[in-house]
Amino acid sequence: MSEAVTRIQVGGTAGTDPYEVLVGRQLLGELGGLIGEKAQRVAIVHPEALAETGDALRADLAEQGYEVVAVQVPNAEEAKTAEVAAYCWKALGQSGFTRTDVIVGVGGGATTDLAGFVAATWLRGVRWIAIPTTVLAMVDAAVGGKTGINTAEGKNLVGAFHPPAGVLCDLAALDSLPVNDYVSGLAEVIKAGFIADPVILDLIESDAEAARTPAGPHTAELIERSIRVKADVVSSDLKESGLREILNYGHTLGHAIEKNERYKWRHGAAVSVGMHFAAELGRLAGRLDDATADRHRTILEAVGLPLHYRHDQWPKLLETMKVDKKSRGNLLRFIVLDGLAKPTVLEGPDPAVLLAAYGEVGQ
Ligand SMILES: NC(=O)c1ccc[n+]([C@@H]2O[C@H](COP(=O)([O-])OP(=O)(O)OC[C@H]3O[C@@H](n4cnc5c(N)ncnc54)[C@H](O)[C@@H]3O)[C@@H](O)[C@H]2O)c1
Ligand SMILES: O=C(O)C(=O)C[C@@H](O)[C@H](O)[C@H](O)COP(=O)(O)O
Ligand SMILES: [Zn+2]
Repeated sequence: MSEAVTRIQVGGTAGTDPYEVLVGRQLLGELGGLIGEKAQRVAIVHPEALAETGDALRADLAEQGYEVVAVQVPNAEEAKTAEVAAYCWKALGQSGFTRTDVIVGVGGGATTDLAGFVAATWLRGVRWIAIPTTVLAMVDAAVGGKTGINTAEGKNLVGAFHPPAGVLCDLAALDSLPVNDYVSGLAEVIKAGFIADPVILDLIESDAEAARTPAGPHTAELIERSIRVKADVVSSDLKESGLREILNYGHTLGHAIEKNERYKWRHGAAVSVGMHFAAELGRLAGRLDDATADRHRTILEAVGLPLHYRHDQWPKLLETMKVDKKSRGNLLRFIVLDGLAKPTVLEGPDPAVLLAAYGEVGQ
């Protein structure tokens, strides 16, 4: 695929407003149009790591005549807390932020989740725009309108569905991303490959080492394909009444690991272990063929993602998984594969099968 700007539409069905995800370079010229003429104030929410980007955006928007409120938040998961959300609300309140004003979230998935949540809750919902700067945020977090924060009890337990007005994925942002964060984002790319678009897996396997950097030959195509998978799903099921659950592949155990690590692990790394677990669960439940299950190990390992977690933590992880958002009452529910690109729900698996699947993951 070329480096020209690609536009992917999301929503516009079932009463939802459509918006576009743009993928390319030098996209900031698009921001003014997305903010619109009604806004007087723009709040830029960005992490510490992107202080310079925040400053540059502030100067640019101020030059365009907006009153700019810059809200710097902590890096990574430390931003997804009630305290940081309250700090953002205070900044908005002190600036006189009204319903016609606009929030811009610039950063990784943690920042866009927080910025979207602040937008969903301020005055019961204001317009927001996402400028994702990690692979993970481009292909997943910034698209689809799931916004939220963590609590000590679990991942993303507080949140709202509040889609952005637009998403600008400037591939140049990826050049400054540490390799571990780049690779962590590949977990969601690989997820999209297993649940819906196996070409993604072929492209990564063709040169897994190159896939670990933005200079790889397939970067733009991998990102665009993954966005299309997400866009297709959320366009038909914004509020997760059914189909959208497939995007949770690998997340039931992944989120439990994140909580167990007090949110110090990167989301993508935890989801990688979670997908390994889901593959073994699918295999042991008699759903998934050996070749596809084994492919999880080889591809995740080839890009440098983890497959294993502490074996002695199973009882705690199981307790946490019981309050996963997909659970219904006491019924544990997992996304597994019936085959490549055939995601399905496995309800109430036999505890012995669960334990055996974890036996492949625990170390
Ligand atoms: N809402 C959703 O649908 C959805 C989907 C997937 C993941 N998520 C959430 O996304 C979060 C993970 O996002 P992530 O993997 O992007 O991690 P992240 O947001 O924690 O970012 C990782 C680190 O990279 C820094 N950073 C961001 N962009 C940078 C850049 N261009 N150059 C240098 N440093 C940069 C960040 O400040 C942070 O320190 C999790 O909280 C996860 O729950 C949400
Ligand atoms: O968009 C979705 O739906 C997803 O499940 C995508 C996941 O990658 C993402 O991590 C999401 O935030 C998880 O949602 P949650 O509802 O399980 O918290
Ligand atoms: Zn995820």
